[in-house]
Amino acid sequence: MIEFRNVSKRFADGTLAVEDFSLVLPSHMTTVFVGSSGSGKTTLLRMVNRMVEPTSGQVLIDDVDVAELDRVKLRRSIGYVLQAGGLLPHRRVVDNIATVPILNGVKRSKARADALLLLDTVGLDRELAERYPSQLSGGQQQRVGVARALASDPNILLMDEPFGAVDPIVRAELQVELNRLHDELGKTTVFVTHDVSEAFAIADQVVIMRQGGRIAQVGTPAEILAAPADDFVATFIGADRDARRLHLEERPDGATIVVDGDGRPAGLLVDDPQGV
Ligand SMILES: Nc1ncnc2c1ncn2[C@@H]1O[C@H](COP(=O)(O)OP(=O)(O)OP(=O)(O)O)[C@@H](O)[C@H]1O
Repeated sequence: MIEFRNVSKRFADGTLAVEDFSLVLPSHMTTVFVGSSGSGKTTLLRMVNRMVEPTSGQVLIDDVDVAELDRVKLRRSIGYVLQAGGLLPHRRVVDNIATVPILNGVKRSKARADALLLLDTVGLDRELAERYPSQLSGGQQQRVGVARALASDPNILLMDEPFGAVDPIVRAELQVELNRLHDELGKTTVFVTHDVSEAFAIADQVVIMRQGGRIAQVGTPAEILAAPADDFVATFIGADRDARRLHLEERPDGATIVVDGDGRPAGLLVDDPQGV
């Protein structure tokens, strides 16, 4: 469980990025922060692994204040996936994935063997192991980024707009894949996105953010869609996709899909992964 307790962040130039933010992110769940640019999503995410230190308040992991933990060990114990993949361009895929385990003291041969297994886990062909990142597609690079984040078997996975740079079709595939991985591995996941339909497709808990790191609404996708807290939320979830209102529809196989105002599916709510 991750807990933000009355957290504020004022940067050195005076910008108040987050103000008195409190929230519990339950273990083994995916919590998605969604909101417009500058609403403090990345700042909050980076407080979990102490890449940003709060000005006041606490961030706790399983009731331990992260401020009391060794920063380097903490960072290596938490998976982190960035928009650009964050891969090291001069290292082969297999070495990118094996880097953190080797830093953590795992033998090189074992770390490389584990890296191949992780390629399987994220649905990539092992033949890609010897390539360099630039020799992969954007979607493949993101999968390697996820494999690398999983390499130290972290309990927590932080994902900052991880699918922002890939085209919509690949992005939808990666969302489905992430749901599968989540069902399989049960990591406590914190995910940042601008995209409401992406948030609804992958979240157990959605946090809609206003400017200044303030919460507009927290709830399951179904709760938020059924009862937006106010006009801001209603506009945000409707206006984000060309004013096409999102709503839920039950499919014949029992799964629930998010559908836009033109009747096009915008995402999937997965209760029963076998049913997908
Ligand atoms: N190092 C910094 N120094 C000063 N201000 C900062 C710094 N980092 C972020 N900010 C400011 O804090 C606010 C929140 O930024 P943050 O990156 O958390 O927002 P975000 O919701 O993740 O935005 P985006 O979706 O554009 O990534 C913004 O006003 C931003 O300009």
